[in-house]
Amino acid sequence: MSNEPIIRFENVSKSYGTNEPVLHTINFELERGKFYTLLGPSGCGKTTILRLIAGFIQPTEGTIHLNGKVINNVPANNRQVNTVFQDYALFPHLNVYENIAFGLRIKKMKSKEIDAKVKEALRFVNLDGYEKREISEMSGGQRQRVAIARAIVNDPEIILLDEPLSALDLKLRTEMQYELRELQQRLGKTFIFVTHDQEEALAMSDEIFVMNHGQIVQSGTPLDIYDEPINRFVADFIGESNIVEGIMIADYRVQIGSKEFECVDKGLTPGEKVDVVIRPEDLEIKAVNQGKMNVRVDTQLFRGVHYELSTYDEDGNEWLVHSTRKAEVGSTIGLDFDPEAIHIMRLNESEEDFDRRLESYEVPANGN
Ligand SMILES: Nc1ncnc2c1ncn2[C@@H]1O[C@H](COP(=O)(O)OP(=O)(O)OP(=O)(O)O)[C@@H](O)[C@H]1O
Repeated sequence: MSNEPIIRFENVSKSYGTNEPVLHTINFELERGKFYTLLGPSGCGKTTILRLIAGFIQPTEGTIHLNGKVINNVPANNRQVNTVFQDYALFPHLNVYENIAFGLRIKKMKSKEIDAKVKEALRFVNLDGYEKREISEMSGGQRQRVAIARAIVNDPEIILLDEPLSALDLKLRTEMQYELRELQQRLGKTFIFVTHDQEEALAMSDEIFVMNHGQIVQSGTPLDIYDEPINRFVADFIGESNIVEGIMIADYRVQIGSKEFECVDKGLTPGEKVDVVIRPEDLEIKAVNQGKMNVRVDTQLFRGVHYELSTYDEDGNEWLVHSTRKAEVGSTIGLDFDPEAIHIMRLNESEEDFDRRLESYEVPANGN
C-alpha cells in the first residue's frame, strides 16, 4: 500500500460568497487508517473542512489531494468518501435494509451483491436481524449505527463523521465512542471525526487537530496536546487548567508573581513574558510551608473521584486543585508540584518553533 498521505491540504482557504474567509491557509497531511479528530469551538470551520473533503464545496484557494491526486474538481459522488451526519439523515420512509442499500441501488448493483454487502455492514455495526425494522422503531443509538452502516457499505476509503454522537445521552454516547473506535480499527479505514467535546477527542483519536477561527492551532496525539498545549487557547480548551502569567528568569527558571520556580524549559529569552500552565491534578496538597507555595482554600467541591479546590496564592493567582485529599475552606495549605508539571508557553509561537523547542529538551515532554 502506498505511503502517500491519503489526504493532503495545501494552502487551502475557503470563503462562502464574498464574506471573510472561514478557513485560512490550511495545511495538513492525513495517513491512511488512522482516527483523526477536528476539535474546536462552534463556527471555527470544522464542518467546512469535512465538506471540502467530501466534495460538497470547493476551496477558494489551494489544493486538496487524495492519494496524491488533486481532487478540487472531482465531484462528490466520484470520491471514495462517505459522511455520517449529525442528524443521521436517514430516510424515514425506508426500513433499515433499504436505508443501507440505497446508495448501492443507485449504482445499479445486482440484488444478490447488495444483499451480501448490506448484511455485512449490519454485522459490522452489531445490527444483524434488524433489516426489516422501520427507522421510527429504532433508538437513537441504533439509528446512529444504521447511519454508520450506510456510510461503510460502499467500502469508502475515508469516513467523515460530523458530530455523530451529539444527539445521544451521556451513557450511550460513551458506549458509542468505544464502538466507533473499535469499528475504525476493525475496518482499518481513515476516520475524520468532528466534535467540540474535548473529552471525546482525547478518548477516541490517534491524532487531534485543534482549530480556532478557521486555523489549525495545534495538531498531535491526545497525550501531546494534553501535556504540552501550545498556547492559552489550547490549554483552556483541552481539560481544566491553571493558566497564569510568568516571566522566564533563565533556562529552567520561571517567575510567577513574587516567586521563582524550577521548570524543564530552556532556550527562552531571559525576561520574556510567558503563559504558564499547571494542570489541577499535578498540584499536591501539603501542610502549610511544606510545598512550593502557600495558598488559601476558597471553595471545595466533591466531584466523585476527587475534590476540586479553588485556592488563591499571595499574589492573587487562582489555583484549581484536583485531589483525593480534602482541605478546610478558609485554611491555608501548601501546594507542591514537580518541575515537569510546569508547562511554559511562549506568546504567539508557531507550531514548528514550539515542536523544535520541545524536542531540544533533555527531559522529554511526554516522559518517553
Ligand atoms: N453555507 C454557508 N454560507 C455562509 N457561511 C457559512 C456557510 N456554512 C458555514 N458558514 C460559516 O462558516 C463558519 C464555519 O462554519 P463551520 O460549519 O465549518 O463551523 P463548525 O466549526 O463546524 O461549527 P459547529 O461546531 O457549530 O458546527 C461559520 O462562521 C459559519 O457561520
